[in-house]
Amino acid sequence: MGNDIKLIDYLRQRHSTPVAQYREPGPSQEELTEILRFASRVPDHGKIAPWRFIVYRGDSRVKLGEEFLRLSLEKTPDMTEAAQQAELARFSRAPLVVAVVSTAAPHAKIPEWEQLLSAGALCLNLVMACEAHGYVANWRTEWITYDERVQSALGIHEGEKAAGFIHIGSSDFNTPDRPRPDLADIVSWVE
Ligand SMILES: Cc1cc2nc3c(=O)[nH]c(=O)nc-3n(C[C@H](O)[C@H](O)[C@H](O)COP(=O)(O)O)c2cc1C
Repeated sequence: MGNDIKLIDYLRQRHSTPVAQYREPGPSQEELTEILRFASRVPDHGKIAPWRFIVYRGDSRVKLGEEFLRLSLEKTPDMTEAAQQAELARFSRAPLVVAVVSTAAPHAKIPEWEQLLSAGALCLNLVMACEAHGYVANWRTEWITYDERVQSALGIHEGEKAAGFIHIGSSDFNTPDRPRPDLADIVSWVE
């Protein structure tokens, strides 16, 4: 697959497609390798690559859904059927999920703030690399980013944090745009 849209046209209307609209296929192994390689070409002060990827595909997404449900039921035993189904489907509603994991740590020269910013840039670059290959992608964090109990099942080590779980798939959905900030509210012109 591919997308021949010119960069300037893409940027003019760039928007995400919500995960609820995703279907198969996701990228092939070859495409995903290229997507991850392109995505990792991201600004990174000090060239320390303070991030890594975890790819969740196949049955691992279903098994993680079972773990999300188990942990959710621990906290909220009276979950509705719909809420339980949402936990089971959390990682299998898209063909593929890729975690961008920040490995930011104290460094002699590079502030941790800048390492975190680089992980955020990596998330958006990954979204755009997917779209350049003709797929859709959505940057999500959700409760699983902030609950200590689920980190080890996700493969996230102590001291690391998910900057995003990028959901990837195909879609024909025509996503309506959301309101965008008025430039007058966000730009200060300094002469
Ligand atoms: C760090 C971060 C985390 C997000 N987590 C969620 C989330 O958990 N659930 C959600 O519905 N949207 C989440 N979003 C928003 C989605 O990415 C949303 O689809 C997107 O911002 C839509 O804007 P766009 O069309 O400009 O891409 C998150 C965005 C960011 C930057």
